[in-house]
Amino acid sequence: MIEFSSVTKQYPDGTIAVDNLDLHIESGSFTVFVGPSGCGKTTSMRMINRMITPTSGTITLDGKDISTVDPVKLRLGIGYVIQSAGLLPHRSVVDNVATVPVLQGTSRREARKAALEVLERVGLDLSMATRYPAQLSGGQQQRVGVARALAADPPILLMDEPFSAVDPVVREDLQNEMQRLQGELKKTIIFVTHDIDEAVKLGDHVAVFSRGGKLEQYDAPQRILAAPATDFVSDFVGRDRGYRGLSFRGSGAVALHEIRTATEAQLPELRLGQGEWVLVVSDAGTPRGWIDVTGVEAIRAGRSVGDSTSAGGSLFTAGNDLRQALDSAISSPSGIGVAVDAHGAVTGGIDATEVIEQLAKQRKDEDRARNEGFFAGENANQQ
Ligand SMILES: Nc1ncnc2c1ncn2[C@@H]1O[C@H](COP(=O)(O)OP(=O)(O)OP(=O)(O)O)[C@@H](O)[C@H]1O
Repeated sequence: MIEFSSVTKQYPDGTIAVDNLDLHIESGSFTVFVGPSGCGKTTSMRMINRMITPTSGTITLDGKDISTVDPVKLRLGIGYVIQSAGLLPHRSVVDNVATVPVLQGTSRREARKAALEVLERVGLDLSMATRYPAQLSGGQQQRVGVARALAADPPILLMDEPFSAVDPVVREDLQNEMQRLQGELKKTIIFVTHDIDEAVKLGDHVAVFSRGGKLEQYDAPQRILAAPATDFVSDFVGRDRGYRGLSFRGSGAVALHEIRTATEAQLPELRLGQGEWVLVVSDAGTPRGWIDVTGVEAIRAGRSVGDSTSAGGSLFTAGNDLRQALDSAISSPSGIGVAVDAHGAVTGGIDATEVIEQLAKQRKDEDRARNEGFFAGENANQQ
C-alpha cells in the first residue's frame, strides 16, 4: 500500500507541481494518473521512488515513511518504465533485461535464463533476444522496457507514458498485453498518461489531475465517466463519455438473433427484396461482407463478388462490452452487428436498438438495486 499524505512539491522556481496530495493506493491495484500536460503526474510518480523529494508531506510504503529508506534499496522493489524505453544501446535485448538482476548479484547465466522467460511473458519473440535495441521497432522496444522493469520481480511498477510514442495499433496491442500481464502478476502499478481512453481502459483506479497539481477525482474508471466530480473532470473526459462508458457494460445478456447468410457459391441464386441484406460468409462461416439486391444483380451481370459486396463493420464476440456491440451495429452497412466465436465464425447478429434496450434494462436494474439498498438502509435505521 502506498499512501500520500498532504504531499506538496514546489520546484525552486516557485512552480507548484503537486498541491497537497492525499492518495491511498492499494497493493495489487492498477492506478492511472491522468491529466493534461504539466499537471504534476510525473512529479507525483517520481516521488514514489525518491527520484524527486517532496517539499512537504509524507509518502509511506506499507506504513514505512520512504524518506527513511535508502533510495537504492527502495528502487530495487520498484520497476520503472519510461516512454522511450530507456534501453542501453550497446547491450543486447537479453542483457538489457538481465542488467538489474546481475547488479543484484545473480550470476549472468541465471539472469539471462530468467530474462528470456520474462521476454516471453511480455510477448516478445525470442528471436529478438540477441538483437540490439536499435534493431527493434518502437513497440518491441517498449516490450523490452516492460520486461526489464519486471526482471527483478519488484512488487511495484511505475510506468510513465510508456505507450505514447507508438502508433495506435501497436499501442492497443501493448495495452492488451499489459492487462493480461497484470491479470497474471497482480503488481501494484502506477501508470501515467494524458489519454483518458487509455486511463479508463487500463486502470482499476483513475486519479484525474488538473494544472497546478490538484487532484480532481480519484475513483473507479466507470465512476469517472458516469459521475465526474468536477467541471474539470467532466470537460476532460469529453462529450462522448456516455458512449465510452458502454465499455464497462457486458453484452452477455443481449440475445443474438439469427443472420441470413450465404456463401459465394449461393449468391447468384439469392432472391432479395429492397432493403434486405445478406451476410456473405466463407465455407468456414467467417464473415466476408454484406450484399443487397443491387449487389446480387451485379453478380448475375458478371461482376466479381468483391465489387458487389459492401465491407462489413466491426465484429464483436458474445461477452464483449456493449460499446463493441453498438459499434458493430452502427458500423455495419446493414445496421446489424455481427458476433463471431473464437474461431471467427458468425454466431449471430444484433442491431443498435437491441443494444440500447439492453442498456436501458441494465440501468433500470441498477436503479432498482439502489432503491432497494436505500430502503433497506432506511428500515434498518428505523429499527
Ligand atoms: N525540474 C523542474 N523545475 C521546475 N519546474 C518543473 C520541473 N519539473 C517539472 N516542472 C514543472 O512542474 C509542473 C508539473 O510537471 P510534471 O512533469 O510533473 O507534469 P506532467 O503532468 O507529468 O506533464 P507531462 O504530461 O507534460 O509530462 C509543470 O509545470 C512543469 O513545468
